[in-house]
Amino acid sequence: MRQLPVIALTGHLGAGKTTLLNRLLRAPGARLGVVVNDFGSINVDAGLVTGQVDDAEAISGGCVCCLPDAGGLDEALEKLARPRLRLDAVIVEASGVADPSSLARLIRFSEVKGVRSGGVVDVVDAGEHFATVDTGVLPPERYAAATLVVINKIDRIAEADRDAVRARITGRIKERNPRAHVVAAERGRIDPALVFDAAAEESAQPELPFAAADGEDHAPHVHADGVTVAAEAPADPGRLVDLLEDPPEGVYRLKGTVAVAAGRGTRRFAVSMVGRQLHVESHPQGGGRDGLVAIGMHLDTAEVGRRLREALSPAGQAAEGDGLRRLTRLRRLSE
Ligand SMILES: Nc1nc2c(ncn2[C@@H]2O[C@H](COP(=O)(O)OP(=O)(O)OP(=O)(O)O)[C@@H](O)[C@H]2O)c(=O)[nH]1
Repeated sequence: MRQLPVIALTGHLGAGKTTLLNRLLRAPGARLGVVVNDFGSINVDAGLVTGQVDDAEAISGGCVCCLPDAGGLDEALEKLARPRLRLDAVIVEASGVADPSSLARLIRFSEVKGVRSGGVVDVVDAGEHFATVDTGVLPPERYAAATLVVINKIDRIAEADRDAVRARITGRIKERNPRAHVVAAERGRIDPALVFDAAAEESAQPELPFAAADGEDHAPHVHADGVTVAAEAPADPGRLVDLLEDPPEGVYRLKGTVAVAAGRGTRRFAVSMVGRQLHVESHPQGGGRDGLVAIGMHLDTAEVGRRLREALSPAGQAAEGDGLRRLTRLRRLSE
């Protein structure tokens, strides 16, 4: 069964979490579940919220919402993980005062079957960053949990200073968390491909008139780069692990299914990496082509392609035993 990614959306009061959430909900064809602490206090665009999870039968696309009581996150995830909802992802919007690490832990160690952590997206206000982090209002430790940090409200910085401010904030984040992926944005305009896969086919029309009625500007975001490499034959598990343990520079997400040589036969695995969170599971044989997709901003696509091809190169005569042991160890760590 496909594991449903659960993404934590965190950020200080007013940084732009809800603005970003509304952007993601508008991604064509996306079927998102949203969990909010306190429905009354957030301002998800009314037109985007199609219903509470209990009347989800009526939902043909878009978003279903859920409100956990205090501490009821697992209960909410239990509801949203129901296969009949066919969700692409669940986003948990934390209140502005929530500690990102605690929320990340709640998701990571959730007992709910069929869900996995899909990363922590932390929204930072470009204009307020130094006034909050440097004055102790926000502890810089908060960055430790983030997989993707969005430096939002970049429009509030004079154009001439933007690059410098962005570099300073990025430096501060990386001091705490060298592997965090950092993007700058205005009004939460990031490429949804960084956050989740929408199941919609290219030609599918959104089933809800999301973009049509809201009257907002729809200036395009900067697109993320994606590099796809198909597997031609069972791969060497050791080379796959080498890639997973040391992904190419700038790659934020990496996913796919790969058959690897195992003794005289093959075994198939699904891999999914977000930031430094890695998830490896056994995958049934047959159905669909194997390969890997890497996603990130401003990727060196030639180099990323080379690394993916190297990881997928057909297994030779070399002993695969050690590689397979390393891969199954990663799978066990994901359980
Ligand atoms: N100038 C500017 N304003 C923004 C941007 N993003 C959001 N805002 C505004 O900032 C305010 C706060 O945005 P929200 O999305 O509600 O922030 P939040 O983090 O959800 O806020 P809380 O739920 O109160 O923690 C709103 O008035 C937004 O319109 C941006 O990129 N630039």
